[in-house]
Amino acid sequence: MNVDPKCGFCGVESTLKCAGCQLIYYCSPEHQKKHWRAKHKNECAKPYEIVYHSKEAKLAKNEEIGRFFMVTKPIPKDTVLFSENPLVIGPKWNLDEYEQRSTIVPCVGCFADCHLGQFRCEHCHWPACKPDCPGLTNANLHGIECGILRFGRAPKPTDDPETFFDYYRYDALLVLKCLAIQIRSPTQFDQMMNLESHYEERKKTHYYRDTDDRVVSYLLRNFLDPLQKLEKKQDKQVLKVCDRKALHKIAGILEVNAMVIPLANGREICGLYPIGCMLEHCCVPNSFYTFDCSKGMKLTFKAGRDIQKGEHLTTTYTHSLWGTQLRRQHLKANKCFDCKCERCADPTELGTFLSALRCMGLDGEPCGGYQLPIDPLSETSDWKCNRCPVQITHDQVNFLLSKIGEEVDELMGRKSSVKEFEDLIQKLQNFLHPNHFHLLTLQHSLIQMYGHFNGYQLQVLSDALLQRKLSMCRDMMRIIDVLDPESFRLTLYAGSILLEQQFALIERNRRQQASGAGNLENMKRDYQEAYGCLVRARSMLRNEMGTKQGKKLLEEVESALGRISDDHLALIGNVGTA
Ligand SMILES: C[S@@+](CC[C@H](N)C(=O)[O-])C[C@H]1O[C@@H](n2cnc3c(N)ncnc32)[C@H](O)[C@@H]1O
Repeated sequence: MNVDPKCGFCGVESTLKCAGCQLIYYCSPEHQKKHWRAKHKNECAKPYEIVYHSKEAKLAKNEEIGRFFMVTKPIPKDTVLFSENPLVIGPKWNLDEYEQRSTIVPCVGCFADCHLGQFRCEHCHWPACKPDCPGLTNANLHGIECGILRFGRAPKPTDDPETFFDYYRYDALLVLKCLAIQIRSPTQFDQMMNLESHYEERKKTHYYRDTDDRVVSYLLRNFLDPLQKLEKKQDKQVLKVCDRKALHKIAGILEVNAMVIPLANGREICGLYPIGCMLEHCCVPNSFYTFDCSKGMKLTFKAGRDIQKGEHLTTTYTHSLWGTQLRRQHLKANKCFDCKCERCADPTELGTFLSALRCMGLDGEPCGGYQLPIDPLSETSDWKCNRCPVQITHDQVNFLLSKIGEEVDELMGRKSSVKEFEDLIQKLQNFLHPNHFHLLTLQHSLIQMYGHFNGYQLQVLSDALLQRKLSMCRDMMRIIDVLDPESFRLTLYAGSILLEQQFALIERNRRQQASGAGNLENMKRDYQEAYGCLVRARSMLRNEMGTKQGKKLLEEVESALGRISDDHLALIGNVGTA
């Protein structure tokens, strides 16, 4: 895109940009102010607009998409699209069974870890990190729901811990907070209730039945029925909307729209962002977001690449490194739509072969080709080889993948040895394309074991294993470069690969130097590559959301950069300084 880097007011070369449209440059804040008053306030418009497909249009055209953002003028990469504060934040609402029975829970005031049965809010008796946590009295945090939670009969600290798990259902808290928004602001409540819930579709699923028991009935029985009884007695109404259907609708709204916010303490919470949730899903999105935990969980969306007029703004609702079948199933089950994006529609997933299976050939003699879905947009498509005439059924593919998935999960779910990882990778390579996502999962663990595990420390790793570590890192980065080129979805994943790639390169060079057999050109190339890995990892991690793992990884990357000594920098010559 051609943007003139000259001050919009006086015409001199400038570097400051208008934060709104990111299109006009300024030499100084004074000239920006003057230009704003004289001209720019009328032309500085958002480079996108919301488009709404009405319910009727949706039905007529069988369109699932609803509202979305259409780009109205070219947007350069890294442009801030918008920032917004959450309508509501709270503990993750879709907890698994293990999380439902954890004795370490988030403080209702500030989400810090606390122990069930230790400190409590003095009014509602829900767990807190300390009795005077400031969040307990903050109207935007615990203040929202505390008045309603007081209607419950909390267990005593000395009661059987089992009663704690049943009473303190953290997965119901966010639904209650959403319901309570109507007390603070009926307008915001209407805005929230206007978000997509897929209520009718959800009603037919087990999610609805599970929510009915675990969240809706629980909230009514413990807090809302007693509140309504009192309301009747006193002829007052605090909650105008408080029925079973509204609670289910809110649960649907959270499932479809809530965003997961990673906190610096390692915990994840959820938030509802009315503008942010309007972005459409795509498996190779053009935008990315970060949260600022120091500023009330403010969300900022940025353009991940140059975006052209006519494109939709997109983000990803699912996992970038899952295969198409898995991503589409996840989106269908949780967000009630069939993704038909460019990646989903391509059997090779943009040439990565992330879901491809090895073809076993005609008489059990592998032909060297790969099995790919005939129609990746059909849930029941059969698969065919890209080299020979062999086809396999959808059921056969599912059977194989579920068995492999179980084996991978079992290995990943316990403390497994390097040998066990190596063996499973070797076994699965007989069935899967080398880039298959199940193999990537195992290899991502293995590259972190080679060089760090007992008996496999970098200095004692055989040359062959060192080379294997390096090859796996490079192969994985090649896939990430296609599926998430700026690594804004896979930041930690890619950051850790780049760090390991650099370890392998530096160690290889150390060995070559020590043996005196190294070729200077090759060594120079290795250092350049290692240095490039670290610089890239540092820049992506600086954009990360400040999570515990992100911070730790960034520290490791910075210290590795520090270790690339002056000698090394001299060797790599023209790369420049950090
Ligand atoms: C977070 S909301 C996005 C806002 C929504 N379009 C609306 O009008 O409220 C997610 C929902 O939007 C629709 N959606 C988003 N991306 C889509 C896509 N790529 N294809 C079809 N529907 C999509 C689905 O109904 C999905 O459940």
